[in-house]
Amino acid sequence: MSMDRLIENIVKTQNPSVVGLDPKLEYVPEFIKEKKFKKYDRTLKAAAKAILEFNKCIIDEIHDICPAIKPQAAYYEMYGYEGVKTLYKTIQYAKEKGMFVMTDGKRNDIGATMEAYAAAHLGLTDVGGEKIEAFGADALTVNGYLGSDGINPLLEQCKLYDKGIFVLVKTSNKSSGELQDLKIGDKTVYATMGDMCEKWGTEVMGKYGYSGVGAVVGATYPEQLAEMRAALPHTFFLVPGYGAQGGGAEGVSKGFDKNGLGAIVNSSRGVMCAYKKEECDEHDFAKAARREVIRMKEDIISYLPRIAFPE
Ligand SMILES: O=C(O)c1cc(=O)[nH]c(=O)n1[C@@H]1O[C@H](COP(=O)(O)O)[C@@H](O)[C@H]1O
Repeated sequence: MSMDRLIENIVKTQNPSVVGLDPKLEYVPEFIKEKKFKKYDRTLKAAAKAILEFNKCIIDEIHDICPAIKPQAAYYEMYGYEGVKTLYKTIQYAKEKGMFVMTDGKRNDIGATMEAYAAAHLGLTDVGGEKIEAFGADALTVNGYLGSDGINPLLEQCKLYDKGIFVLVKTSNKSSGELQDLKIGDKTVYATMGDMCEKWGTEVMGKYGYSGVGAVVGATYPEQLAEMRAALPHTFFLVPGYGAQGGGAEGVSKGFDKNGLGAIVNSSRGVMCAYKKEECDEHDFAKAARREVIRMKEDIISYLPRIAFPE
């Protein structure tokens, strides 16, 4: 089960965090951009090639200390088909290095269309009987607000190809409460969505007590993290919002279980732009990313009892 592979990577690296690769061109050091502009002019191709080099350098520096990456599709789509090619190559490169890859697509649609998303990102695409991997991530972020018929096609691919999904439950943004905190009877919308994740997850249980259906719960809402951890014992959390959005280590610790498992904390800008914050030589950007990954890991695990497989 895919969440088992993620947990094994977390225990191996003793690091419950994921690096978000959301690479706007402005985050890429000038020396890389200049090189690509010289070769390809100021084109989408140059941007996509610069981003690929940036990503690969970061992956080279962090793959031994970080269990996973989370490329957000929007930052690749922004550079057109060349950008989408870079997304594919980034996923493949990280997987070759043993990292778990969660594509952040926040996909959602009716069942028939979700079948297409599921084939694209998690399963295989049928080309005249030939089954081909299109993107090949280990997991995908999705929006469950269309209900079960939007999620079932993903579960099918999860079962067939050992993949996972992370469903939006309580998002990290400021206005998330406008809808998600409303009550249906005596239960909030986000808690109701959390219950649905537990239910969907029963079809894809893993060996460490967590299912292939995870939930996104923002680092900016520690109380809700604690509430959801208690309510959803089999649901693994993706926790974005640490660092750049103001979430801190003590707050995110509420999303973990007694073994220091059950959650993985994302930081994107914090790691990608660490060299800017440090004001170090831009040639040192990947080493600065590594330093930030180590700092973030130490920060988070200082609030956890341990990180170990359940006894
Ligand atoms: O699904 C997500 O990853 C996500 C959900 C959420 O509630 N909040 C959130 O920030 N994210 C994503 O997590 C990343 C956060 O980036 P930084 O704020 O730069 O660390 C971005 O890729 C967001 O799209």
